Amino acid sequence: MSELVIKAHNVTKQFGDLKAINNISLNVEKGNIYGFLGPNGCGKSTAIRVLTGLLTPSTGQVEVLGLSIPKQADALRLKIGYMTQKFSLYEDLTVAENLLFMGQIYGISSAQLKNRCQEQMQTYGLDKLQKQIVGGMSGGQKQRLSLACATINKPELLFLDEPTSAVDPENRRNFWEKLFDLSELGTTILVTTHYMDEAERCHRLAIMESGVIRADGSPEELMRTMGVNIVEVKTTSLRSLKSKLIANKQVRSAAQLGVRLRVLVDEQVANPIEWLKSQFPELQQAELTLARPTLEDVFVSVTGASRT
Ligand SMILES: Nc1ncnc2c1ncn2[C@@H]1O[C@H](COP(=O)(O)OP(=O)(O)OP(=O)(O)O)[C@@H](O)[C@H]1O
Repeated sequence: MSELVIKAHNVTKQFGDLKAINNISLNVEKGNIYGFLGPNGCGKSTAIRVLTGLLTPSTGQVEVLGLSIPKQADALRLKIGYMTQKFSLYEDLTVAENLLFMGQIYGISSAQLKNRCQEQMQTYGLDKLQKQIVGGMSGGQKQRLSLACATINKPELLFLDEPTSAVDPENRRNFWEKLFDLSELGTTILVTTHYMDEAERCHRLAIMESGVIRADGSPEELMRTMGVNIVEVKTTSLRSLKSKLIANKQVRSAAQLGVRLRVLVDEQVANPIEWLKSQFPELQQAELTLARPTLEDVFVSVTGASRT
């Protein structure tokens, strides 16, 4: 197995009675982009804060870049980058000043820092904006600057907490191109998201719900092993049909997509199309086709989203 950059074993973080993360274990390989996928409040940010040593776990063991966390958190801080959910930029400073400031925090010498800032502005398309006050910049520009700040110290490991929630799809695509560049250079990245398309870009991901990791693997593995077949049903009266379908134990979920229902049927059912027609007579004349799985199907089949 390749080198593990993050090893977490049976980690729980409790706030009062709430287990924000509950007995989670994960291994992240060097150079991988590892995703935490899950809805608001499922514990993604708490997991990041524990892994970076900002929060002390209630129980469990954490080792990051060979350091025992939280004991060696101070040493870890110099080796990682962390882009928080709300861009932590200084809005009344310019682009160049933000980068300089971050570089100084990381202790980069002034002889090197000027060059490093220029390099980062070039890499992230900010060179024409270096004198621009951050407060007046667009969401996409702030996001690029946040990434430039988070990587000013050439971190071995980069934590990104919902980095693209404030930007449009084009900026999101460009942002991911930068992440793949970093990954190719050997940077390990842990990224949280609630977007399926973003999760699909990760080498490996953990699907989280209510503080628990419900499934983990590469997107392909997760889709291959989710234990359901997918049938798309095109017919009328989809709302009432959906209620009937999800009352059946073999149907894991039925989600409406325009004029179709996407039905996840337990893989124990040998011929799902024939089975659906036999169980639900109103489907005799309907159009039923087998469909390829998506990550969203995996998500609904492993979480409580399947019964809504
Ligand atoms: N410092 C804290 N004190 C008490 N409860 C907390 C604290 N931090 C987080 N929580 C709770 O823990 C749970 C998980 O929160 P967390 O922020 O980790 O989720 P998340 O998946 O990152 O969600 P979001 O995307 O909304 O940030 C939530 O119920 C939250 O209210």
